[in-house]
Amino acid sequence: MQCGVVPHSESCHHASAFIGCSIRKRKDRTPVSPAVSGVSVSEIKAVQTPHSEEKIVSASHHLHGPRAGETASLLADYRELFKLRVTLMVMLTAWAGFYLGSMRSGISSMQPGLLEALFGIGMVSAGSAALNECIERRLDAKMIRTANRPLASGRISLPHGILLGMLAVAVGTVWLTRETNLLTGTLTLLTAFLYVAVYTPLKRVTSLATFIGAFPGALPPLLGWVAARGQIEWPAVALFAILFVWQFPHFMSIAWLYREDYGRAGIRMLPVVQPDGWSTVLEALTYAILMIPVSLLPVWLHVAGRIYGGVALVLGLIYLGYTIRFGRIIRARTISESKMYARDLLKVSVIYLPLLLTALMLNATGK
Ligand code: HEM
Ligand SMILES: CC(C)=CCC/C(C)=C/CC/C(C)=C/COP(=O)(O)OP(=O)(O)O
Repeated sequence: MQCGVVPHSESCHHASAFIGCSIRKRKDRTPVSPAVSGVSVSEIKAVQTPHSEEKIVSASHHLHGPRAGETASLLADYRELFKLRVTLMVMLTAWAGFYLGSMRSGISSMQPGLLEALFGIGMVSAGSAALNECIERRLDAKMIRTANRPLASGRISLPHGILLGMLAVAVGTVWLTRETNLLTGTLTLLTAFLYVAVYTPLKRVTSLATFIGAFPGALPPLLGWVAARGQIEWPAVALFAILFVWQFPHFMSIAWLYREDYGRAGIRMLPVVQPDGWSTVLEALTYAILMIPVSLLPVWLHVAGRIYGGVALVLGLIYLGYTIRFGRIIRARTISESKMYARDLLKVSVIYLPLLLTALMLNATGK
């Protein structure tokens, strides 16, 4: 049987390996076991009907040829390597900072400076994500959620990952320094350093790592502001505070959802070291309550108007409501019930933030 352009081997014997196998054929032949690929045995059986692989291979050859398949898989791997969705969210938060900063300067944020800042911050964020995946490739291979990442499953080699990661961080930093200002370049590099060199190794040591990780996580909107204004000012600190506080319900829901995974990999998330769930709920609740006054800081600083204040209040109450509901994980009768509460909070967290920032930008006063 053929897989891609070369003869099929045992490394391509199941569905998920099949998707990326043509790349691995060129680079290395590390076998991908079901445990490592993150696909359950039942899922594999479900897709392995007789001759299903031949049908898919020949269909793909007819439609696009082997090269198109390889390029598509490589692009999919880069999307995972650079954590595209998180990087896009980082860019959105940086845009909010840049937008408010430009308004304070009395200029439109729709200027080449915006694209220059977002390109640089996005590059450094993507590069940091790749370096994080290089460092954590062995841990990622032990977790179902991350086992199919390109480095964890061997589709992208370590030198390849390190090279791309370093290059993206370097290009992004130099670009920001040249096109925006030295302070933005320096702070963005510091953000990458905190994420890659401080938070990432600490995950195996202490559950406090998430508190440390919240600092680089909260810096992008401040970076956007500094790119527009050249200095750190109070509204930028308020944006930092909003992002900082937002992260706790966000990642407490994730930590609960994937606690078996984290435990398997030896990552000391709160639900791993204190499995009863009380401390996880308490931490998420504390920050969800704090989220309401903190999200109103832009009104207090006269950066946004009352409409934003009303929207922030409603959104904050919804976020708090879902976090209170998340508290039911302690008494949930089944694992799937408790995971449902966590999954719902995770979804709400990633909807809440763009909505809040959009409201802030739409009702900005320019002061
Ligand atoms: C210490 C802080 C943070 C931790 C530990 C964390 C962890 C995670 C994890 C593990 C996921 C994957 C969930 C899944 O696969 O179901 C996730 C999803 C996500 N995170 Fe975070 N995160 C943090 C901060 C942030 C920040 C600062 C942003 C952006 C501003 C962000 C944006 C997102 C988005 C958009 C998703 C959903 C998209 C996806 O699953 O790829 N996170 N987060
Ligand atoms: C400009 C710049 C450098 C921005 C980067 C800021 C940023 C997105 C920080 C991430 C915050 C964070 C701790 C995420 C969890 O990652 P994780 O590695 O624990 O997630 P994983 O388990 O999915 O790998």
